[in-house]
Amino acid sequence: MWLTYISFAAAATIAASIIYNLFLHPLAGIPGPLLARITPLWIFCQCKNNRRPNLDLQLHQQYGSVVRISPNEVIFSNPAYFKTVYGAGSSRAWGRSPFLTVHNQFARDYDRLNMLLESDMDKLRFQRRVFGPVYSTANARKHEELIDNNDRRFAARLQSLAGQVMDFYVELEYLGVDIYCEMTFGEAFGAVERGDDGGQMESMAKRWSWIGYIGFIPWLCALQHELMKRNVPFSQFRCPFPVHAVPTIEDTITPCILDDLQIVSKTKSGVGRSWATDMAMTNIGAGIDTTSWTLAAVVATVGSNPSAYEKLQTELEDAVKSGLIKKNTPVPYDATLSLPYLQACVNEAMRLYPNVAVSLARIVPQEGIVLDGYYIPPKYIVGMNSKQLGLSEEVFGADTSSFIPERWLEASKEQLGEMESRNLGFGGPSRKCPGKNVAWVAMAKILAGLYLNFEVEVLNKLGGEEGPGGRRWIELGSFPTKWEGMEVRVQPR
Ligand code: HEM
Repeated sequence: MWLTYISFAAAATIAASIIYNLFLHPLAGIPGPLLARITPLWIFCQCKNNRRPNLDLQLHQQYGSVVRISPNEVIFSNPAYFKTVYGAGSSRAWGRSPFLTVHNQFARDYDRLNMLLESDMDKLRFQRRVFGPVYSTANARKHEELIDNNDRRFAARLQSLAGQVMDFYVELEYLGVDIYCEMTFGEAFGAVERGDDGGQMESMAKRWSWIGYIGFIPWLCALQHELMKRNVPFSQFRCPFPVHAVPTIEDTITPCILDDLQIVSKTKSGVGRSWATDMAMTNIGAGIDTTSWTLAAVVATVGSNPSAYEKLQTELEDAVKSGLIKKNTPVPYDATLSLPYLQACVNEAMRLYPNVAVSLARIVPQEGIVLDGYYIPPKYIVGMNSKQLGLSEEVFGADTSSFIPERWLEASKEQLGEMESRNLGFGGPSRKCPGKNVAWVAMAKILAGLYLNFEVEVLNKLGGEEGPGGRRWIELGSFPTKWEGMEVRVQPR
């Protein structure tokens, strides 16, 4: 009998929630897939099945510029609202959605730091201010030698694999692991030399994938965190470089970013006890995937555009002739600043293939917002997908679905300013990625060395047939995007 009452009550609650979400909810008038308007389980399942990378683009094509992807969340595609939601100074009003902040297990512990997930804006601003200089271009250049070591190891590995078909994304992940490990802790992990990262990237991918869907149901995530505290193994994530192995300033042999972070900790008042090591772990968690992917995006786009490939090589050959750079020698970062076509290729690849190709979701502040005629009240979630923004002709000019590095070189000063400021590749101005400079220094050096010393041939097409190595190149992901099966062959030049 009780079971019947309970079943009836449950059915009535579900029916009432469906009716409310479809007809009475403040976002009821916004188009979107039927199930998405009823329950967050729809977007949860899309992401759980790794379908996020192109989902938002398809939804905008089908439903228009404002789409309801979950009962309380919409995505928008009109860049006119970019400055309001992401502009400099908007971070205090437009908080990050619980999709990310719910993962912050350190939220109530001042001594711990997780900048990516932080929702306390005063703490975030202080963290960013004190550690900002460590992540400046000048400081990254101070550690250039650590990138050079990896450039040499990578070149040696490519020499040894010359003529063979490689899953190049995997090779770039090994490289990412070593670069960030050496820059952060002063010692490479050894993934490039071994051709094996001991499953670290796979485990990190699982963790990111989990974050990318569980965050849509924050209470479920909070419950998981509670249970994980009691050692219930809900995710298979293993910290790639266990914190107990993090060296202290006294025992690091090579000066590295951890030393810089420790110096800040010891010299600035107000810095939490574990901030330096927590920030060092952020280099690993937030830097490897994103940088490896962006390197792969450049190789993919340049490799499928013969004219861009030729121009890039001509630029590098001219730089050799003028004495700016030397073959088989790591390219100094300063020299990459005189390689405008290379820099344009990175910008253009990031426009078409940003790694974080999801809506960067924000909570609507007190005043609400009107998006293309739809009023979104306070506390609901809105966001824009950087891949969608990259297609905006208003911001990036004509033919945005094609890879045209020249758009970054031929734009007027004013247009270039717009392209750089209305851009989500490294996040919006209000919460810009602090690792951008470090990542850029590493990427520019690695790419210059790669195209200077090797012919790089991309052998299959994303979403197309199997390559000669028998792999299909597919794209998947729920938060950072991943590629599998990108086949490349290199030959020394
Ligand atoms: C090519 C490499 C990278 C890409 C494409 C990238 C991309 C991004 C993006 C899109 C965001 C904005 C997320 C949002 O607003 O919701 C972001 C934020 C962030 N990134 Fe990166 N990132 C890269 C490298 C790094 C590195 C090396 C670090 C190491 C410190 C890092 C740490 C962070 C942190 C802590 C945030 C949060 C900042 C805040 O909320 O104030 N990233 N990144």
